[in-house]
Amino acid sequence: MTASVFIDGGAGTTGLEIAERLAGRNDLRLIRLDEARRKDPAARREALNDADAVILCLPDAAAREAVALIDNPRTRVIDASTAHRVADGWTYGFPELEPDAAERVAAATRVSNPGCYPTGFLALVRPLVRAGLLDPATPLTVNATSGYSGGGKAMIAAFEDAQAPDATDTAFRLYALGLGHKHVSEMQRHAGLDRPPLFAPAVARTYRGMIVEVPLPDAPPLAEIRTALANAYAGRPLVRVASAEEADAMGLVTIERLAGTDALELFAFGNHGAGQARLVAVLDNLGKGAAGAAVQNLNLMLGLDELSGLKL
Ligand SMILES: NC(=O)C1=CN([C@@H]2O[C@H](COP(=O)(O)OP(=O)(O)OC[C@H]3O[C@@H](n4cnc5c(N)ncnc54)[C@H](OP(=O)(O)O)[C@@H]3O)[C@@H](O)[C@H]2O)C=CC1
Ligand SMILES: CC(=O)N[C@@H](CCC(=O)OP(=O)(O)O)C(=O)O
Repeated sequence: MTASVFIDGGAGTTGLEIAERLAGRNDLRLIRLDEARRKDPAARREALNDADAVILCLPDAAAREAVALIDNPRTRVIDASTAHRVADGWTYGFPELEPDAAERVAAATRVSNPGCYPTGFLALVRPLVRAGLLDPATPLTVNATSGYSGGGKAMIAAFEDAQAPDATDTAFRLYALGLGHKHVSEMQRHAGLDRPPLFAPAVARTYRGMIVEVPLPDAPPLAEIRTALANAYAGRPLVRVASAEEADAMGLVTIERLAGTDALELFAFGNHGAGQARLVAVLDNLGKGAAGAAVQNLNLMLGLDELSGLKL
């Protein structure tokens, strides 16, 4: 039987990216609302309850409202917003993060898609905590840069439209200077850390792409970090861990490296013997950071090929 899927918020940045990945698939049928009805609660209620699976690509408050509109036990939900990432009763939708995570996603009815920055941070840090290489009490810093599509339609307009209310011509800017970014609790919880990491995000004048860096001034041996990461993601095609030879030979990492893909690349850089390391994750904020992850979770939940529609 062909499963029906409704994307609530389908006219937004993430929603359109998901629809693009689902286009042409004959194992799924998309339920669509026209422009006049896409924000109408009655029309949304009907679509949310008709669908076998819904993907919420909405601001947090609207995502909570959408969940409340579902009044049948059958519809399965993937929420791309921040609303449910540390909420009881929700499964964290990062199939590669723990050995049993893909099975848990496949069995869940409520799945919360990870944030784009947490995807990079957790992919680097969680295997090291699990392997005992990183003490959960270690104070960590996360330096990260996103393409401006990470801020959705409003930020895209700010960077592309000189007439937009908050138009900017900057090349690069820091934000979340009060250290209260909404992704911090998610990073701490799913990495298994005793204290919140210090998160220092930035936006660059490029549409899509992301670099997440965790510097370790007092690091375990580089070889042990690389082995722990390689072991954690063995057999997981969307997450690639650079070999020692590849990482040691690299002189630059660019934000565009994985733009337009749904993959995630992990590097441990450092100076052998210095006792320091730079852990680096590269992804597309709209790929493995949002739409790619949502489609991967959808595939798992519907028992379909996990990689269907995804761009490696
Ligand atoms: N952009 C990214 O890289 C990432 C985004 N996310 C998350 O995904 C979610 C969507 O983000 P993004 O696509 O960037 O945001 P956008 O602002 O681009 O899109 C949001 C869409 O939701 C629509 N919307 C708002 N309120 C309602 C409502 N009550 N009913 C129906 N539709 C509504 C908006 O309508 P209108 O078009 O009229 O404004 C818009 O089309 C957010 O929670 C975001 O945090 C997660 C990871 C990465
Ligand atoms: C560049 C930019 O502004 N990015 C957004 C995060 C985008 C994202 O990942 O949204 P979620 O919170 O749903 O994960 C921000 O920092 O708020």
